[in-house]
Amino acid sequence: MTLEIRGLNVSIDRIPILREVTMAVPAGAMVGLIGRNGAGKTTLMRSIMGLLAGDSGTIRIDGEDMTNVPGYKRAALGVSYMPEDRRLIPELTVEENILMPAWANGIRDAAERLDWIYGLMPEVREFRDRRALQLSGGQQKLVALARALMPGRRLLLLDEPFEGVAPVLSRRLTEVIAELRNEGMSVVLSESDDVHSADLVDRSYRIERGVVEAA
Ligand SMILES: Nc1ncnc2c1ncn2[C@@H]1O[C@H](COP(=O)(O)OP(=O)(O)OP(=O)(O)O)[C@@H](O)[C@H]1O
Repeated sequence: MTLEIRGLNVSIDRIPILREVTMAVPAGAMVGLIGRNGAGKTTLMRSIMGLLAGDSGTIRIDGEDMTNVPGYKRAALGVSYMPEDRRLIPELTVEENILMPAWANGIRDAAERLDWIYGLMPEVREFRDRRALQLSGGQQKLVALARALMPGRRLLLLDEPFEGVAPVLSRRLTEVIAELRNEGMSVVLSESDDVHSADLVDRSYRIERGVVEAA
């Protein structure tokens, strides 16, 4: 899946946050989005997901203009977002959390998809019956990634996946994300610096005060 953003301007409460953002994600590519806290990474990902409307500019997915297409329709196309805060439902089990987007989006082959996800992350299968609140922060990140992979078959937006993750688990997370490339998925991955993403990405962009430049 390709993603093409041109001249995107996004404001929140009339304050301009993203300015003339232009970037491209070729099919099957892994693209880094590097910027400090508050630079606009989350705002850009939410805009790509259709959770925030832009003032002007276009967002094309597979060449089709998605600028005014609502978020749930983008999700149905296989676009998915892993928020920085994990937002798991603490009382539900790991497996129930992963299946949430399948229920919400009426995904029919959820069982096969779940198997594929467990194949990618066998450790998640191991703790699938535990409640989310019983997991460590790093394990929760893995589950959040697993959940994003349920609807996200074609384009995956990972918002600071390594943030606050201990070294051992971040190495594991790196392996899993690298695996996604073999699956032909297009991925946008944000980080505050390029410590973890440097070895993963095909290209990267820097974002500073809402302005994006190719790095
Ligand atoms: N709901 C909101 N209301 C007002 N301002 C907001 C809102 N959301 C984001 N902003 C502002 O937009 C700018 C970009 O925020 P954003 O969360 O996109 O940055 P970020 O690069 O993802 O950083 P972080 O890693 O801290 O989340 C910041 O200046 C922030 O204060």
